[in-house]
Amino acid sequence: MAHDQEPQHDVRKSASSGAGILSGIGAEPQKWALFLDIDGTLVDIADTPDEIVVPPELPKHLDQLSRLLGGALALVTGRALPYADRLFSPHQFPIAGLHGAERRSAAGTVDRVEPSGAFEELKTTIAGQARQWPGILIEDKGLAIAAHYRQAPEYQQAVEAMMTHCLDLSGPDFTLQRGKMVLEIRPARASKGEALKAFLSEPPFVGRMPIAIGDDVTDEAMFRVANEVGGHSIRIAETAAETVATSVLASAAELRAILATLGAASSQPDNSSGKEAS
Ligand SMILES: O=P(O)(O)OC[C@H]1O[C@H](O[C@H]2O[C@H](CO)[C@@H](O)[C@H](O)[C@H]2O)[C@H](O)[C@@H](O)[C@@H]1O
Ligand SMILES: [Mg+2]
Repeated sequence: MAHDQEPQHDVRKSASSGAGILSGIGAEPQKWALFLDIDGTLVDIADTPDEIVVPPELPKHLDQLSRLLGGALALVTGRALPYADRLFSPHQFPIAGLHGAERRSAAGTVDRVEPSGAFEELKTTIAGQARQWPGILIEDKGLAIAAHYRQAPEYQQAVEAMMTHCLDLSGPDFTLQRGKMVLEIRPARASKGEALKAFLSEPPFVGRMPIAIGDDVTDEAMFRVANEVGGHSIRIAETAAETVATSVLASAAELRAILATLGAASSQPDNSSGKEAS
Protein backbone atom coordinates (compact mmCIF):
# COMPACT_ATOMS: atom_id res chain seq x y z
CA MET A 1 0.00 0.00 0.00
CA ALA A 2 1.42 3.41 -0.94
CA HIS A 3 2.15 5.72 1.95
CA ASP A 4 -0.39 8.30 0.82
CA GLN A 5 -3.07 5.59 0.88
CA GLU A 6 -2.31 4.43 4.39
CA PRO A 7 -4.95 4.90 7.05
CA GLN A 8 -4.36 8.22 8.70
CA HIS A 9 -6.38 9.93 11.34
CA ASP A 10 -6.48 12.73 13.84
CA VAL A 11 -4.62 10.77 16.48
CA ARG A 12 -6.25 12.59 19.38
CA LYS A 13 -9.75 11.48 18.38
CA SER A 14 -9.22 7.79 17.75
CA ALA A 15 -5.95 6.49 19.13
CA SER A 16 -5.47 4.66 22.40
CA SER A 17 -3.33 6.04 25.20
CA GLY A 18 0.39 5.37 24.98
CA ALA A 19 0.59 5.44 28.79
CA GLY A 20 -0.82 1.91 29.05
CA ILE A 21 1.72 0.58 26.54
CA LEU A 22 4.65 2.17 28.33
CA SER A 23 3.53 1.07 31.79
CA GLY A 24 3.70 -2.53 30.52
CA ILE A 25 7.46 -2.28 29.89
CA GLY A 26 8.36 -2.93 33.52
CA ALA A 27 6.62 -6.33 33.56
CA GLU A 28 8.48 -7.67 30.48
CA PRO A 29 11.53 -5.47 29.86
CA GLN A 30 13.25 -8.17 27.78
CA LYS A 31 10.41 -7.95 25.22
CA TRP A 32 10.65 -4.29 24.25
CA ALA A 33 12.94 -1.83 22.46
CA LEU A 34 12.32 1.90 22.83
CA PHE A 35 12.95 4.45 20.05
CA LEU A 36 12.68 8.06 21.15
CA ASP A 37 12.56 11.27 19.14
CA ILE A 38 14.04 14.30 20.92
CA ASP A 39 12.47 17.67 20.01
CA GLY A 40 8.79 17.83 20.91
CA THR A 41 8.96 14.32 22.40
CA LEU A 42 11.59 14.18 25.15
CA VAL A 43 11.97 17.96 25.40
CA ASP A 44 9.43 20.74 24.86
CA ILE A 45 9.53 22.81 21.70
CA ALA A 46 11.35 26.13 22.24
CA ASP A 47 11.52 29.34 20.24
CA THR A 48 14.92 28.45 18.77
CA PRO A 49 16.92 25.17 18.48
CA ASP A 50 19.42 26.20 21.17
CA GLU A 51 16.79 27.29 23.68
CA ILE A 52 15.49 23.82 24.47
CA VAL A 53 15.69 22.83 28.12
CA VAL A 54 16.68 19.30 29.09
CA PRO A 55 15.21 18.73 32.56
CA PRO A 56 18.14 17.85 34.87
CA GLU A 57 16.82 14.39 35.78
CA LEU A 58 15.96 13.32 32.21
CA PRO A 59 19.40 11.89 31.24
CA LYS A 60 19.44 9.79 34.42
CA HIS A 61 15.91 8.50 33.82
CA LEU A 62 16.81 7.52 30.26
CA ASP A 63 19.90 5.74 31.52
CA GLN A 64 17.86 3.83 34.12
CA LEU A 65 15.35 2.82 31.49
CA SER A 66 18.08 1.81 29.06
CA ARG A 67 19.57 -0.49 31.73
CA LEU A 68 16.14 -1.97 32.44
CA LEU A 69 15.82 -2.71 28.70
CA GLY A 70 19.27 -4.27 28.51
CA GLY A 71 20.46 -1.32 26.42
CA ALA A 72 17.59 -1.50 23.90
CA LEU A 73 16.84 2.23 23.98
CA ALA A 74 17.84 4.46 21.06
CA LEU A 75 17.40 8.13 20.23
CA VAL A 76 16.14 8.80 16.70
CA THR A 77 16.39 12.50 15.92
CA GLY A 78 16.73 15.20 13.31
CA ARG A 79 19.60 16.68 15.32
CA ALA A 80 23.22 15.94 14.44
CA LEU A 81 24.85 13.24 16.58
CA PRO A 82 27.31 15.44 18.54
CA TYR A 83 24.60 17.96 19.46
CA ALA A 84 22.18 15.26 20.61
CA ASP A 85 24.89 13.51 22.64
CA ARG A 86 25.64 16.74 24.51
CA LEU A 87 22.01 17.04 25.58
CA PHE A 88 22.14 13.79 27.58
CA SER A 89 25.75 13.88 28.78
CA PRO A 90 27.34 12.02 30.51
CA HIS A 91 25.21 9.21 29.10
CA GLN A 92 25.57 8.08 25.49
CA PHE A 93 22.80 6.06 23.89
CA PRO A 94 22.59 4.32 20.53
CA ILE A 95 21.42 7.08 18.23
CA ALA A 96 20.32 7.96 14.70
CA GLY A 97 20.79 11.60 13.71
CA LEU A 98 19.83 13.82 10.77
CA HIS A 99 16.52 11.93 10.43
CA GLY A 100 18.33 8.60 10.02
CA ALA A 101 21.19 9.70 7.76
CA GLU A 102 23.79 9.11 10.47
CA ARG A 103 23.80 6.43 13.15
CA ARG A 104 25.78 5.05 16.06
CA SER A 105 24.95 1.45 16.95
CA ALA A 106 24.83 0.03 20.46
CA ALA A 107 28.31 -1.40 19.78
CA GLY A 108 29.55 2.15 19.15
CA THR A 109 30.03 1.85 15.39
CA VAL A 110 29.40 5.23 13.77
CA ASP A 111 28.02 5.57 10.24
CA ARG A 112 28.16 9.17 9.10
CA VAL A 113 29.42 11.08 6.08
CA GLU A 114 31.29 14.40 5.95
CA PRO A 115 29.74 17.13 3.77
CA SER A 116 31.30 17.67 0.34
CA GLY A 117 32.81 20.98 -0.71
CA ALA A 118 29.80 21.55 -2.98
CA PHE A 119 27.39 21.10 -0.06
CA GLU A 120 29.44 23.48 2.10
CA GLU A 121 29.10 26.08 -0.69
CA LEU A 122 25.37 25.47 -0.87
CA LYS A 123 25.04 26.03 2.88
CA THR A 124 26.90 29.34 2.52
CA THR A 125 24.47 30.34 -0.24
CA ILE A 126 21.46 29.46 1.93
CA ALA A 127 22.82 31.40 4.91
CA GLY A 128 23.47 34.40 2.66
CA GLN A 129 19.97 34.30 1.15
CA ALA A 130 18.38 34.04 4.60
CA ARG A 131 20.00 37.26 5.78
CA GLN A 132 17.42 39.23 3.78
CA TRP A 133 14.63 37.87 6.06
CA PRO A 134 14.93 39.10 9.66
CA GLY A 135 14.13 36.30 12.10
CA ILE A 136 14.88 33.41 9.74
CA LEU A 137 17.32 31.20 11.58
CA ILE A 138 19.74 28.92 9.76
CA GLU A 139 20.95 25.80 11.58
CA ASP A 140 24.06 24.18 10.08
CA LYS A 141 24.02 20.49 11.00
CA GLY A 142 26.98 19.31 8.93
CA LEU A 143 25.44 17.14 6.23
CA ALA A 144 22.06 18.88 6.61
CA ILE A 145 20.87 22.45 6.89
CA ALA A 146 17.65 23.76 8.43
CA ALA A 147 15.87 27.05 7.81
CA HIS A 148 13.63 27.89 10.78
CA TYR A 149 10.75 30.36 10.36
CA ARG A 150 9.24 30.10 13.87
CA GLN A 151 10.40 33.68 14.62
CA ALA A 152 9.25 35.04 11.26
CA PRO A 153 6.35 32.99 9.85
CA GLU A 154 5.60 35.76 7.36
CA TYR A 155 8.61 34.56 5.35
CA GLN A 156 7.54 30.92 5.18
CA GLN A 157 6.71 31.01 1.47
CA ALA A 158 9.90 32.86 0.55
CA VAL A 159 11.99 30.38 2.57
CA GLU A 160 10.17 27.47 0.98
CA ALA A 161 10.90 28.79 -2.53
CA MET A 162 14.56 29.33 -1.66
CA MET A 163 15.00 25.88 -0.06
CA THR A 164 13.20 24.17 -2.97
CA HIS A 165 15.51 25.91 -5.42
CA CYS A 166 18.58 24.97 -3.35
CA LEU A 167 17.40 21.37 -3.15
CA ASP A 168 17.49 21.26 -6.96
CA LEU A 169 21.09 22.50 -6.82
CA SER A 170 22.07 19.90 -4.21
CA GLY A 171 21.32 16.93 -6.49
CA PRO A 172 19.61 13.58 -6.03
CA ASP A 173 21.42 12.63 -2.82
CA PHE A 174 19.42 15.17 -0.83
CA THR A 175 15.77 15.64 0.05
CA LEU A 176 13.57 18.35 1.59
CA GLN A 177 12.39 17.53 5.10
CA ARG A 178 9.43 19.43 6.53
CA GLY A 179 9.04 19.85 10.27
CA LYS A 180 7.62 22.15 12.89
CA MET A 181 8.13 25.62 11.37
CA VAL A 182 11.27 24.40 9.65
CA LEU A 183 12.45 23.25 6.24
CA GLU A 184 15.60 21.17 6.02
CA ILE A 185 17.79 19.88 3.20
CA ARG A 186 19.09 16.53 4.42
CA PRO A 187 20.65 13.39 2.92
CA ALA A 188 18.06 11.24 1.16
CA ARG A 189 19.96 8.05 1.92
CA ALA A 190 17.98 7.09 5.00
CA SER A 191 14.89 7.91 7.03
CA LYS A 192 13.99 7.37 10.65
CA GLY A 193 12.20 4.21 9.51
CA GLU A 194 15.35 2.80 7.98
CA ALA A 195 17.29 3.70 11.11
CA LEU A 196 14.75 1.77 13.18
CA LYS A 197 15.12 -1.26 10.90
CA ALA A 198 18.90 -1.10 11.19
CA PHE A 199 18.75 -1.02 15.00
CA LEU A 200 16.28 -3.91 15.05
CA SER A 201 18.73 -6.07 13.09
CA GLU A 202 21.44 -5.71 15.75
CA PRO A 203 21.94 -6.61 19.42
CA PRO A 204 20.49 -5.70 21.86
CA PHE A 205 17.46 -4.67 19.79
CA VAL A 206 17.16 -7.80 17.65
CA GLY A 207 14.19 -10.01 18.54
CA ARG A 208 12.46 -7.25 20.51
CA MET A 209 9.22 -5.39 19.73
CA PRO A 210 9.73 -1.70 18.96
CA ILE A 211 7.89 1.12 20.66
CA ALA A 212 8.49 4.26 18.56
CA ILE A 213 7.61 7.65 20.05
CA GLY A 214 7.69 10.93 18.13
CA ASP A 215 5.83 14.16 17.47
CA ASP A 216 6.34 15.17 13.86
CA VAL A 217 6.17 14.32 10.15
CA THR A 218 9.67 12.82 10.17
CA ASP A 219 8.59 10.30 12.83
CA GLU A 220 5.89 8.82 10.59
CA ALA A 221 8.54 6.68 8.84
CA MET A 222 9.50 4.98 12.10
CA PHE A 223 5.84 4.63 13.10
CA ARG A 224 5.24 2.70 9.86
CA VAL A 225 8.11 0.31 10.56
CA ALA A 226 7.01 -0.21 14.18
CA ASN A 227 3.46 -0.94 13.01
CA GLU A 228 4.65 -3.32 10.26
CA VAL A 229 6.59 -5.51 12.67
CA GLY A 230 3.81 -5.64 15.25
CA GLY A 231 5.19 -3.05 17.65
CA HIS A 232 3.67 0.17 18.92
CA SER A 233 3.75 3.74 17.61
CA ILE A 234 2.97 6.67 19.86
CA ARG A 235 2.58 10.25 18.68
CA ILE A 236 2.90 13.19 21.02
CA ALA A 237 -0.18 15.08 19.91
CA GLU A 238 -0.53 18.55 21.35
CA THR A 239 -2.34 19.60 18.18
CA ALA A 240 -4.41 17.72 15.60
CA ALA A 241 -2.15 15.75 13.31
CA GLU A 242 -2.56 13.27 10.48
CA THR A 243 -0.60 10.21 11.50
CA VAL A 244 -0.19 6.46 11.16
CA ALA A 245 0.63 6.20 14.88
CA THR A 246 -1.74 3.92 16.75
CA SER A 247 -1.44 5.56 20.16
CA VAL A 248 -1.10 8.99 21.63
CA LEU A 249 0.35 10.89 24.55
CA ALA A 250 -0.76 14.45 25.30
CA SER A 251 2.63 16.08 25.69
CA ALA A 252 6.37 15.68 26.15
CA ALA A 253 5.78 16.40 29.83
CA GLU A 254 3.46 13.41 30.10
CA LEU A 255 6.08 11.19 28.45
CA ARG A 256 8.81 12.46 30.79
CA ALA A 257 6.63 11.70 33.82
CA ILE A 258 6.11 8.12 32.60
CA LEU A 259 9.83 7.65 31.87
CA ALA A 260 10.69 8.98 35.35
CA THR A 261 8.32 6.49 36.98
CA LEU A 262 9.66 3.58 34.92
CA GLY A 263 13.27 4.58 35.56
CA ALA A 264 12.78 5.02 39.30
CA ALA A 265 10.95 1.69 39.63
CA SER A 266 13.69 -0.14 37.74
CA SER A 267 16.41 1.22 40.02
CA GLN A 268 14.73 -0.01 43.25
CA PRO A 269 16.95 -2.74 44.76
CA ASP A 270 13.99 -5.05 45.42
CA ASN A 271 12.49 -4.67 41.94
CA SER A 272 12.67 -8.01 40.19
CA SER A 273 12.52 -6.42 36.70
CA GLY A 274 15.55 -4.34 37.62
CA LYS A 275 17.55 -7.59 37.88
CA GLU A 276 17.21 -7.94 34.11
CA ALA A 277 19.31 -4.86 33.60
CA SER A 278 22.77 -5.35 32.16
O1 LIG B 1 13.60 14.69 15.20
P1 LIG B 1 13.65 15.66 16.33
O2 LIG B 1 14.55 15.22 17.45
O3 LIG B 1 12.31 16.04 16.82
O4 LIG B 1 14.30 16.98 15.70
C1 LIG B 1 13.55 17.73 14.73
C2 LIG B 1 14.14 19.10 14.60
O5 LIG B 1 14.10 19.68 15.91
C3 LIG B 1 14.64 20.98 16.07
O6 LIG B 1 13.74 21.94 15.52
C4 LIG B 1 12.49 21.94 16.17
O7 LIG B 1 12.68 22.22 17.57
C5 LIG B 1 13.20 23.54 17.89
C6 LIG B 1 13.44 23.59 19.39
O8 LIG B 1 12.27 23.30 20.06
C7 LIG B 1 12.20 24.57 17.39
O9 LIG B 1 12.67 25.90 17.68
C8 LIG B 1 11.99 24.39 15.87
O10 LIG B 1 10.98 25.30 15.42
C9 LIG B 1 11.56 22.97 15.56
O11 LIG B 1 11.49 22.77 14.16
C10 LIG B 1 16.02 21.07 15.48
O12 LIG B 1 16.45 22.42 15.50
C11 LIG B 1 16.13 20.46 14.10
O13 LIG B 1 17.50 20.40 13.72
C12 LIG B 1 15.58 19.05 14.13
O14 LIG B 1 15.64 18.47 12.83
MG1 LIG C 1 10.41 15.71 17.16
